[in-house]
Amino acid sequence: MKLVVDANIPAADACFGAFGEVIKRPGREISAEHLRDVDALIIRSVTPVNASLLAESSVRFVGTCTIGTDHVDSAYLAQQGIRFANAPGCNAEAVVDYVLASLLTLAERQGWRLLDRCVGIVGVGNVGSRLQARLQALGVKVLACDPPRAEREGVSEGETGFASLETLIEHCDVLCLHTPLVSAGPHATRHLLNAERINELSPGTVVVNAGRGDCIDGLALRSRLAGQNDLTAVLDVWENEPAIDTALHDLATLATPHIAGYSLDGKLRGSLMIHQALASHVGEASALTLDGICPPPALASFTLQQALPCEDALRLCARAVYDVRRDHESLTREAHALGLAQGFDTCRANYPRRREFSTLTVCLGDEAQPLAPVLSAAGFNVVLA
Ligand SMILES: NC(=O)C1=CN([C@@H]2O[C@H](COP(=O)(O)OP(=O)(O)OC[C@H]3O[C@@H](n4cnc5c(N)ncnc54)[C@H](O)[C@@H]3O)[C@@H](O)[C@H]2O)C=CC1
Ligand SMILES: O=C(O)C(=O)[C@H](O)COP(=O)(O)O
Repeated sequence: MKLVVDANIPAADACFGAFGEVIKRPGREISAEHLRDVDALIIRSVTPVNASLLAESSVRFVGTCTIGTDHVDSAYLAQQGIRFANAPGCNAEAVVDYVLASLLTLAERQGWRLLDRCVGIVGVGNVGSRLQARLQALGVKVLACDPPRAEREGVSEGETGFASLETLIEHCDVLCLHTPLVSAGPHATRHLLNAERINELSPGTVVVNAGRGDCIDGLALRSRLAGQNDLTAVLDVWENEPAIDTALHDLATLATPHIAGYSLDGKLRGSLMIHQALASHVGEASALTLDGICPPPALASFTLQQALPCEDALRLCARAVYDVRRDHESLTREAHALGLAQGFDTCRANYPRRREFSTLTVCLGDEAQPLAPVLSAAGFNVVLA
């Protein structure tokens, strides 16, 4: 078997080498001519897969080591009998870490407490529901909006905690978007946050987008930020990546290059899930496990002796594992050096090894022991020293 694999996929040899010859190519450069005599295509989110890529190819399996599937014409694949797999939930914990790290950083800069905010979550699937669980465990008030889920589960607004987007806009201090990009249909998400809704946001609202860039009308957000300068934007995803809007980039308080899900754990889970799907496609058993491909974390544990205020302790532990300011600064730096589009992809290609909150064990000395519930709610392992 011959496989073309995105060069940005970690553990590609361990996960795909046993199936045959692995040819690595930058994801944005994979083209029809690379696929003529290829059996399997293993990608991430930057390779559009459609008839024009595959019509002349012999590809029978397409796997994307990502949650999102908007880059793949799955109807075309089904019609051609080409097996398709994605990796649901693989990096959901990493995205939640990103959101918590971002909110804790804003809280410190702007002088508020995360624990006092009301957070709206739009899209309560693998990412949104994990975010909801961690925030609620911390005692943060959460409003959740997911009309497709409400419909599937046969519930109406208010009945089980789902609310409308308008309700979230009216009541929330923070609005987090975790929707897939859906272009058509009753629950389309393209420009879900459109000019009208952006204008309805109360001054001071924090908008976080770690779903897909096109779920927000970037021009409308840019004009509210440039005109009134009364919102805070945390943007990980953008319209037209990597050639994103420079003005919007400059106006975002935290601007990162689509790396919310870029924990090593999340990426390796994605590779492993597609390895398993390919093994099942070719009828082979697989013995590969995450432990088999994932190294131990560089910082596995530390001891906290002091009875710090809750949010200071949360920030300290979060930054010991992942400091979102580093990603914001490296995009700014690379953009200066190389231009925004090239800087965007350079940051992604050279992304430093990042682990998830759950890989850190925090040992609490006597005085720090009251922090156990809050640290464990945020996703750290906690032991009493
Ligand atoms: N920035 C990043 O690095 C990452 C971004 N993502 C993006 O986040 C998206 C969500 O990921 P998951 O939660 O794992 O997907 P999921 O499929 O588990 O959940 C998506 C949820 O959004 C809901 N939804 C769909 N249309 C909606 C609408 N119009 N309004 C409100 N809710 C709506 C769905 O019903 C579903 O519950 C992915 O599709 C992907 O595009 C995912 C991982 C990493
Ligand atoms: O899983 C998803 O969906 C994502 O958005 C990925 O984290 C994106 O990863 P890349 O395709 O940008 O490497």
